[in-house]
Amino acid sequence: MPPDVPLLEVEDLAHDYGNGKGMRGLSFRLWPGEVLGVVGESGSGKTTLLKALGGGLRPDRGRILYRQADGAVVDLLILSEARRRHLARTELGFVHQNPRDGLRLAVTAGGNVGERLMAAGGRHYGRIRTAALDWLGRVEIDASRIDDRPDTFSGGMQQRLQIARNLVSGPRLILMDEPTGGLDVSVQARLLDLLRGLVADLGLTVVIVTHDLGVARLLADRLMVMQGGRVIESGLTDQVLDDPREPYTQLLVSSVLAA
Ligand SMILES: Nc1ncnc2c1ncn2[C@@H]1O[C@H](COP(=O)(O)OP(=O)(O)OP(=O)(O)O)[C@@H](O)[C@H]1O
Repeated sequence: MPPDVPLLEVEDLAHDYGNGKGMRGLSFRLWPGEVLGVVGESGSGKTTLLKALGGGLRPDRGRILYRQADGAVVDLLILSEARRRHLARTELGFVHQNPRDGLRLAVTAGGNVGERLMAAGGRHYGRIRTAALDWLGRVEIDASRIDDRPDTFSGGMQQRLQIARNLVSGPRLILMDEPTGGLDVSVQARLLDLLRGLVADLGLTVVIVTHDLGVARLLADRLMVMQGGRVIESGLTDQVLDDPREPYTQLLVSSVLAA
């Protein structure tokens, strides 16, 4: 049974880039421990939604109600910039498709992970390094690489490091933008396996944008299907993928099956 209060409640979110494109009428709830997949073809508005949730875009209208760790519910869209940044540091995670957008390439792997803990208030060097080592292990990066810079890592390793950097501080909400995109198929499979384990072990609450229905099937409890900036279908993942109601979703599913 889900807890009675959602972690996130999005109401009638809309944004127009000035060319009639963007997103509109988006409303949904996200419960603690739930993974929500957002799927749809390129240009359907997935990234626009994720940017609005992550603070990278201020939408024209709507509300994003977020229940903070202290229980208070705040509208992220009217929060002061300072409070929003504090929340982003302490409670939110954002995994970018390109790990280079989420890592500091001039800082060591251990530094990338430790920095996030310091930003969340950690001060004890020994404990921070121990936590960084622990997290490198969890994302299958050898401890001997702790003092190496991520630009010496493969794409898959960089992505695993970005995940460690995000999860080390125990964020309450994690936003992921095509986390397995841009990687070789075998590397994708390993990363997906790792993500699935972390989601299950830690009970993470995630909004994941992907155009890969295989990723959605494996990770998401619920799916929202977007087309032309709107949600056209939503429901439990198996329900949506095995018995799609909308012709567009049927096409999306059958094009994957045919591929
Ligand atoms: N900065 C912008 N200025 C103008 N139009 C934009 C801008 N960013 C996105 N759009 C348009 O808004 C619509 C939604 O884009 P969005 O990037 O959210 O889609 P998406 O589903 O994430 O696509 P993709 O899978 O390719 O990332 C698209 O038609 C896109 O061309």
